Amino acid sequence: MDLKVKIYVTLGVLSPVFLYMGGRLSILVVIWTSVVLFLPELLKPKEVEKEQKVEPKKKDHVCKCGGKNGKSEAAHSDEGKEECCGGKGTGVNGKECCGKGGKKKVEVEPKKPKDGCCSSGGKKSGKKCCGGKGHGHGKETKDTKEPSPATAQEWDSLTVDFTNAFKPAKTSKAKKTVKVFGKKGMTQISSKQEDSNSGDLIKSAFTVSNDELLNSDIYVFYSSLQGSAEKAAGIVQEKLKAVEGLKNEPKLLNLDEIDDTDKYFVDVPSENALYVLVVPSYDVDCPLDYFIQTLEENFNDHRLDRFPLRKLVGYTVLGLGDSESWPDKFCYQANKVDYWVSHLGGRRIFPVGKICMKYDGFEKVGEWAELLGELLKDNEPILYEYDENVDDSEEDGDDQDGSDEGGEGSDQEVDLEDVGGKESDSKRNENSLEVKQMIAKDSPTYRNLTKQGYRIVGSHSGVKICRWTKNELRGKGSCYKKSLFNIASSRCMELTPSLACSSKCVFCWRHGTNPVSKNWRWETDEPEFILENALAAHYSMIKQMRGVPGVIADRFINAFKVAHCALSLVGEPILYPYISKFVELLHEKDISSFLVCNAQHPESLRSLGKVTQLYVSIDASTKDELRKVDRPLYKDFWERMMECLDIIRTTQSHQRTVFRLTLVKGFNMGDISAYADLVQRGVPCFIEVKGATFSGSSKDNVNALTMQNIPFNEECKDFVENFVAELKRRGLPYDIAAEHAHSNCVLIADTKFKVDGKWNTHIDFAKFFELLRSGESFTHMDYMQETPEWALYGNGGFAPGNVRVAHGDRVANDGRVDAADLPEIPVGAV
Ligand SMILES: Cc1cc2nc3c(=O)[nH]c(=O)nc-3n(C[C@H](O)[C@H](O)[C@H](O)COP(=O)(O)O)c2cc1C
Ligand code: SF4
Repeated sequence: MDLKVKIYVTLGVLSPVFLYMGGRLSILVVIWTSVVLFLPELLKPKEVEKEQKVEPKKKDHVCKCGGKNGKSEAAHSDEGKEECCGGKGTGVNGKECCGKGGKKKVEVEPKKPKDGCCSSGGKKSGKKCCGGKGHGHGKETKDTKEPSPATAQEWDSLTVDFTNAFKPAKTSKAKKTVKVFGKKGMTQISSKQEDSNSGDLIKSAFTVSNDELLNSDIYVFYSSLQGSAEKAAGIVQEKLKAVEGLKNEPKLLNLDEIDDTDKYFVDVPSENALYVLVVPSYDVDCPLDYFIQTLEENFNDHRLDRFPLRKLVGYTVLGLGDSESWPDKFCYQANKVDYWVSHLGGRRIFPVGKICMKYDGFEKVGEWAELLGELLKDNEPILYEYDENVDDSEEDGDDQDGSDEGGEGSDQEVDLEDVGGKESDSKRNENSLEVKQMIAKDSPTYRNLTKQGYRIVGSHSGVKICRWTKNELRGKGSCYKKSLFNIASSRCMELTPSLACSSKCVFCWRHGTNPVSKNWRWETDEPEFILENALAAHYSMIKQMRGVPGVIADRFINAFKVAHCALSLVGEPILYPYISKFVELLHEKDISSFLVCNAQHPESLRSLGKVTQLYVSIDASTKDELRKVDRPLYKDFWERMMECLDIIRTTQSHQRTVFRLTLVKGFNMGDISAYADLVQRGVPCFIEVKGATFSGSSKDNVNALTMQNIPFNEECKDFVENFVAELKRRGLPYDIAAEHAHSNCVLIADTKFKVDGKWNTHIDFAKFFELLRSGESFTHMDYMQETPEWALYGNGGFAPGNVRVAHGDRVANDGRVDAADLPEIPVGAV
């Protein structure tokens, strides 16, 4: 009975007695009654509370988890079923979850940990996880002890932070600082930051140090119907075993026979696991379908960590197929595996290999595995993502016309006298004949250039991967020199041996970061040193591409054999005193040379040795226009240019010469007749006419162009047609030959390159080297090759073997080319 009721009843019964007895006796009676009746009640309340709390236990368990939360079906009473989500909740919020996703909290929930279940529906939560099936793993499953309060708390925290629960225990290794490559370059991120930003990091990439890759536990998985994938996986295993320094022997595993794929693709077998997946493709039902489906399901399973495979050191996929019989579906399942593994957080450390097994398949497998082995030893960072629109939207990769600028009025302008220090210092140095470095390692110029993605070689040379090189590696298009001259963009190295220039062209996008100078006056690196280090730098940048989605393995492998060198990039290559020797060294390595000069250094031009193709930038047709466009340092710039044209017509007439015209509206498109005068003077083999590319504006480049200066495609074509008409009118033998419409670029050629009615603007590179080695003199007429149909004027010039990618709203709808759009050739490209 309730205490209050007892008091009222007692007082009611005793009140007549008090009235009758009165005085002290009644007080004694009250005390005695209180002791006997109420004291036990006053001592009871805790028990009452406890009894009340336990009340819901009568319902036993309110979850309808189908026995999957660790209880048998029989243990669930019907009562409380309405409290259950039917196993469809997320399980992420432990307090709300009933074990298979119940949405409502009930008091009995904390009891689950005693079954060792994570209750979150996850398949793993450390050792105590039941795999979402209601029972713990291994020994833990048999643990029937009541949970201690601490255990319940631990369970709670696991379910609240689902992702963290799956993270491997921190080791000292995890504390290492990692280099992170995002769209905006590289930053150092500590493991602490990595933890807090793990979501961001998944889409980034990080350096896997030499040690880490060689210390990895390599698992070579394969799936095979007819045995070739099995054999190929064995080859891969053997090749990797032979890799010097590899700590653990690679293991071979048949995907079709693995009982529990979750062991490898939800969980990972070890902290340093690295996966190589060798997979064939079948357009008919095959065991691989199930594996791919499992990956996809894991990705879509909200109960699982979204990125379980980020725990891998890395992965790569080797596809086997038959490109002849299944051209459209060649290795399509390898692509799918790659897609899902990367979506599950895997970091691709090597491009997807795709090998047609019809001819010499196993040999190619061996080559692929050897290269993979080489790269395991490599300490180069791995780019996980590459966005061509962001990466170098200002630069557009290609070689510049040798012109450079300091951005007049720019803070960062580095002029002749500024190089290596303040003007006064420099003058002092001049007097004391001290020779300085053009770009010292600790200079702001060095920092600026490296920030822009240049690799500085020695103290005055630089390399940078052109965006066309990257895009051809990914099958997304080749540069216009592929269409016009047969260059392979993915095998092209863009280099300058002189980062300094003697002009400050308005359309150069160096934004004031480079030195300008009339003459060479710096410490000079040997040509051998430059070439060796430039190639090393180029290859290291290529290697970074191995993790980028879509990189084509064949092209990637071939990119390590540079075939062309575009000598320009930025600066004036011909300023370098040993330019001829440098070109010779290139040729010795079967690397063709495309040299651009700015027509300001006649002496160097005259003494220049053989190059594969020699460009002269013609940035304007009149003296006044040239002054405005190039802002040359030399006062006699016009005379210098005229002298250069004479040299092109005479001393250097054996070379394949090209005039490069970059059309800038409002600057240099007016006087077609004056251009014809220049052609008449120089008589080049080719005239390359290209609309300027919009490179964005910059506070540092006071004369940066606007879209108003960028000619429409039709305007360029009109210009070219009028220009050719004028040349013909003068009896000069030129006509329009080829084009790369995408780059707004048209090639006019001397008609001597039209043989039997067919244009021969392409270069036969093998022939060029053969002639060079013969020691005989030869001319541009001796190594030409027929222009393919697709590259001829009117056919667009988009190289086959690439897939054109549209970038929606970034494409100018008026036909003009914006550098922020698809990969584009910059102004003054070779
Ligand atoms: C019925 C059948 C269908 C195939 N479908 C494809 C396909 O769609 N794409 C592809 O690239 N190769 C295809 N192939 C070629 C196989 O992928 C290739 O022969 C591979 O090496 C087989 O590997 P395995 O011997 O390990 O099973 C197919 C082969 C067969 C017999
Ligand atoms: S030729 Fe120029 S644009 Fe083409 S790939 Fe080489 S550097 Fe890039």
